[in-house]
Amino acid sequence: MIDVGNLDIRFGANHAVRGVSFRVEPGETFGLVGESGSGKSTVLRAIAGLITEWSGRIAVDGQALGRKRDRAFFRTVQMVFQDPYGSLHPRQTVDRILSEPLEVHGVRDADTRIARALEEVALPRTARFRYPHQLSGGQRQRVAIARALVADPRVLLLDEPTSALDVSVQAEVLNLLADLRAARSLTCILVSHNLAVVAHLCGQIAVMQGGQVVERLDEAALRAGRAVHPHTQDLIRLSREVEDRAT
Ligand SMILES: Nc1ncnc2c1ncn2[C@@H]1O[C@H](COP(=O)(O)OP(=O)(O)OP(=O)(O)O)[C@@H](O)[C@H]1O
Repeated sequence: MIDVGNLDIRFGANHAVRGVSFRVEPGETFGLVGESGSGKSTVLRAIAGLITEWSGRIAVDGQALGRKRDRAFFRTVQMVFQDPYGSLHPRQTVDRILSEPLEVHGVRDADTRIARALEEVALPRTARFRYPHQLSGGQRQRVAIARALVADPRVLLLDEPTSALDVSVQAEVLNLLADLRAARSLTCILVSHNLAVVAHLCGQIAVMQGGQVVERLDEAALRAGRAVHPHTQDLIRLSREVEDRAT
């Protein structure tokens, strides 16, 4: 469903992504992990069409993509960002926020679709006429997820979707994403520095460092700590320390 080949991205002298390649099969969730600055978000943003200066291959559903994306692309591929507060318009009600993608893509039955999307992300009906600041952080991220899903995409790109949330609601939102992905047969890429989050959602994982993929492993290997590369071992040790501190 997603095919990235030899992706290369530079920001001036900063060679942020160096020859990254991976494939994601339909219905799978692929994880990109790595330390801060390793290039994971940049890969995701290039796939989403938010970065236009890149070289290599990006194909979705067998179609090679250019630098500019057309409207049909955004019907197929949607993104959820880390900070729901920053990604939702503060002066728009949830109803307006969810109406917009439907208008852009000329989708009918907006009323029914918005009600269904809110139900899918388990928001109360009353949330529809609220503004983002009237909702909790977890509820705002549910609105961002509903907005991404309202026009029925097939691919969901998730950039640290739970990192900005209170620890107490992170698991809820992760479980919601796991349920939605199964119910809608979505193909996903998840970027996170949190290995526990990645192991929870992803079958295949690529570990990035310095703009390159340094190791690939599956979820079972990650859980068992069967990593070869020192950077992956560091990430595993760090995430265990964080977990130990939390318990
Ligand atoms: N728009 C941009 N302009 C210039 N440099 C950028 C831009 N976006 C990212 N970079 C640089 O590219 C490199 C990779 O950044 P990126 O955000 O992809 O890393 P990351 O692994 O996602 O880290 P984090 O988890 O902190 O977001 C960094 O050196 C960063 O400073």
